[in-house]
Amino acid sequence: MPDYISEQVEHGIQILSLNRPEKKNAITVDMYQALSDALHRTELDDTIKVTIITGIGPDFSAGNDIRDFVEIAHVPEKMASIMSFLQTLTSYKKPLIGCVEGWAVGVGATMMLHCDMVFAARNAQFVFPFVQLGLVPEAASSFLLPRIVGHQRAFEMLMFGEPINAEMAYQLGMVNHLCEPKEALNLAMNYADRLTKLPTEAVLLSKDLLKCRTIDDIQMALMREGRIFKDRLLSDEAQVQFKRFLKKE
Ligand SMILES: CC(C)(COP(=O)(O)OP(=O)(O)OC[C@H]1O[C@@H](n2cnc3c(N)ncnc32)[C@H](O)[C@@H]1OP(=O)(O)O)[C@@H](O)C(=O)NCCC(=O)NCCSC(=O)/C=C1/CC=CC=CO1
Repeated sequence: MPDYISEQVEHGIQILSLNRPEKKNAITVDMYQALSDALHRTELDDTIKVTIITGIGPDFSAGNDIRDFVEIAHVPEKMASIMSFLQTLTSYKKPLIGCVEGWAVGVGATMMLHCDMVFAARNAQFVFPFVQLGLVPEAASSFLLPRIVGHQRAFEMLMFGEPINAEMAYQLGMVNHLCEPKEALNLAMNYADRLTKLPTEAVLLSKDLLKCRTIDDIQMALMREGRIFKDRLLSDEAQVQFKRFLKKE
């Protein structure tokens, strides 16, 4: 596993950590691949009951690596790796817990919409900056976000890309519980531990029952967004924004 993703397993709990704090845990294609591989292995490992996704350092993730975006636009296989990770996330059978401190931007925020429980520190900020970047929503967020927060709130979040603070995210139902900074992983571990002590098959069947009515819609949204997103990466609107970020204008 590349250094930028670290994996620990403790008492039936897998902790997958984005580990690139010097770049705010921005996610590269290799990191998506490592996450996919880890989740696939866990699906086959009966000793692991719950997965936590978190970030090392003060932030969860600044989303997709913007330098990578410039390259992905010209290399279709790279986009395929991202899509493959998102498919894996969508169809993951075991309980998945998201744990957010600081920034959760782009896919760092939309990944949370796939989690079964989300814990956030009071300093967490969720941002969906797709339109501002000349892009469109991804990770089935065009379907999941309005289901969680309602169409009007989702529209505002997706159009303006303004940070949603932890308290607001909690009130809107995007987060289960809030905690003090640096405490999110402890809180997530506490709930993960409680999940490992529940009857395993009942947990898995219950998650499946909760998800089975929407899985087709989620997959369809993912594919539809993916097709448009790929074209948007090459658009002048997006290229200008990527260059602006990379030049720190
Ligand atoms: C608001 C920020 C998250 C944090 O701001 P700040 O605290 O001032 O920190 P910075 O100085 O900006 O960042 C520190 C270093 O990290 C580098 N960095 C930050 N974000 C990224 C990134 N996304 N890609 C690459 N590098 C990044 C930054 O350049 C600094 O490096 P140096 O110290 O070497 O200069 C702020 O950082 C910010 O706004 N970041 C960009 C957020 C963003 O727009 N992300 C993309 C979201 S879109 C997305 O995720 C979409 C998809 C699409 C489809 C499918 C799946 C995936 O994702």
